[in-house]
Amino acid sequence: MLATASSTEIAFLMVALIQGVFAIVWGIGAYAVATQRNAVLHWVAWSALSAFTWIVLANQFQQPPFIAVLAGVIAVMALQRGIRLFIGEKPPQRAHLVLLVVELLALWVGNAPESRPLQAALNYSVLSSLYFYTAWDLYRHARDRLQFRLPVILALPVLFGGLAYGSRVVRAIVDPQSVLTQMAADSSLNVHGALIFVVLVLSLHATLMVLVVARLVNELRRLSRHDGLTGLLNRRAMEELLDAQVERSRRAEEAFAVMMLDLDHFKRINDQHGHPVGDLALKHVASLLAEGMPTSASLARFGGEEFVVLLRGASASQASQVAERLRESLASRPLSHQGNLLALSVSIGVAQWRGRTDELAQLFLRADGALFQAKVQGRNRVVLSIETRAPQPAMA
Ligand SMILES: Nc1nc2c(ncn2[C@@H]2O[C@H](COP(=O)(O)OP(=O)(O)OP(=O)(O)O)[C@@H](O)[C@H]2O)c(=O)[nH]1
Repeated sequence: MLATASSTEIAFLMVALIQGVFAIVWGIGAYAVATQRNAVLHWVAWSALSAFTWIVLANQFQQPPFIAVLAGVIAVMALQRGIRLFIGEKPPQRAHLVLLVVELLALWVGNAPESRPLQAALNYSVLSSLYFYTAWDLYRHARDRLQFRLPVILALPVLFGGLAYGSRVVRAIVDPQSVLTQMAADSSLNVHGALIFVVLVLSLHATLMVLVVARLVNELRRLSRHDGLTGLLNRRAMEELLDAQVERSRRAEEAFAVMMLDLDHFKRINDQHGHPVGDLALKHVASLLAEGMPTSASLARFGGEEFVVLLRGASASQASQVAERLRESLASRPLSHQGNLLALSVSIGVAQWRGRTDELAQLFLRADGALFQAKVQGRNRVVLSIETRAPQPAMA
């Protein structure tokens, strides 16, 4: 059959084959990756509908049937809906409805020779609008959520699709005769169009894969920086923040302080009520601490029942005030469990960065020493490191 096929038929069937293969690939992906299944199923629909369109067009490009043209448009809508769902946004229902109406108008205009250029112009306008709109979605996502240095990169293939169809709209308007003759024939316009589409769909699938990989990388990064029980930053993330803060403070002489918080007699909660209740208490404490945290501060679960707070720009007395507020908040809001109120309290050691010559390890030793003093003095209290209170080198 292929031996007798025209160049246009072969080119169109090639696009259909690629889209068919990717429909299967995304179908397998949808079942392999349980999350985002709905979004990925939209990409299956896009690939499958697009494959269907190109198979029908390969056989009837002289008089493209209504159903194939419509399927082509719905395919691109499915692509955009899938992308929107994947990035956690609502699909653009109203815009799609408007574009569908324009597409139906194109079909109503009909493909008789005198109306074919107008129909083509309307059809290509719908397709190019969909591609431009999707490019904008991808650009925003790359810029705001993925924080790509060059966000336009992610949108390039779709932008290219918008431009390719946009140029066809212009052509249908300024040179309707060529549309009429070339689209209906085994022409270079059709073959080039199909080849461009091969590049377009391959780069579109690559774009979708970048989206999937970027999400997995972000998720892994998030998991590696957060504590599984409380959702707070973990020790590693806090150490990174502190290292960066020391660098900034050495460079810009920015003040900062750290707080070490340790729950009092936490072992008793575990012993008396069981480990699961101990876990609930840790979550309760984490949410109270997070609630009372100034916006410029970072909070981490450092290990076990110990938490660390980095207070940027805070003086020793400001840090002590924040610590006192947190202590009070915890002491006054016990954990409610099965009708019982479990009292919780925390001891807090505070130490301030003493300027350029200070070391993080020393700062931690001071905060730990202050925490130890808080425990020794009877718990449920805040102690400011003695060295912090001693005369300090000048600080901005
Ligand atoms: N439920 C639960 N308990 C934990 C977790 N991590 C550490 N612990 C418990 O925290 C308790 C800490 O006990 P200790 O270090 O003796 O301290 P404490 O009882 O709080 O006494 P002080 O710190 O001296 O006031 C131990 O019983 C640990 O098993 C956790 O993730 N979940």
